[in-house]
Amino acid sequence: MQTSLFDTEQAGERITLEDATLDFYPEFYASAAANQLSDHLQNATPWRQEQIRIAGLPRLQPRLSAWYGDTEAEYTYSGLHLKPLEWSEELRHIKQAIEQHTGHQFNSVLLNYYRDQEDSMGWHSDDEPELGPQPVIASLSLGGAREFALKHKFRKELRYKIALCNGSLLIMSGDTQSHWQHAIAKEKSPCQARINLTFRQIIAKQS
Ligand SMILES: O=C(O)CCC(=O)C(=O)O
Ligand SMILES: [Fe+2]
Repeated sequence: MQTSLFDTEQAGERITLEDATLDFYPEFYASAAANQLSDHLQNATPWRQEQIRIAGLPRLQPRLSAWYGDTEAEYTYSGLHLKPLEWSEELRHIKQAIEQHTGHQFNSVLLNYYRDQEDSMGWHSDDEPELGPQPVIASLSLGGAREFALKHKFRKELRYKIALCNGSLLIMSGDTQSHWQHAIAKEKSPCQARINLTFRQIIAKQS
């Protein structure tokens, strides 16, 4: 079989947490491929710093983002209504590789660009109604590693942290979104820029 820079590595581990299903593939893309994808996405993406509302007040998100997907994959969160950009060839390739690997289909992806240690994402669950009751979310990380923190919504003692390194893939499924929240905190010391891609399946609204 022909091997290429973008061949994916299937070795991974199931992370056992109560009320969550997490599968982690630390080297889904080898570092050379991950670096290439990261450079490409950093330059080719029409990054935006979105304004959202928190407790009714307007705030700029502490990171840049972009939303891609099939035309029907519209997404609403934190008062933002996102219409998808058209898939680029590279994003389509990544999507296909993840679909083949997981056996799940995705019709959209949220890209987040953490420029430095000051960029972050607050506690949340990806539990919007358009994702359905037990969404499968595939999270690919490129560039500098950042810590991904999880906390149980109802049992304060249950917490978990995992470093999402360059080229790694984390699949969240089952009850993860209904029972846990996750976040990327600011870091105290400088860290490399990071791009995260969360592939999702939006269920189109019935009209
Ligand atoms: O950057 C990450 O690893 C987390 C992204 C995330 O939680 C999201 O896009 O909903
Ligand atoms: Fe999330």
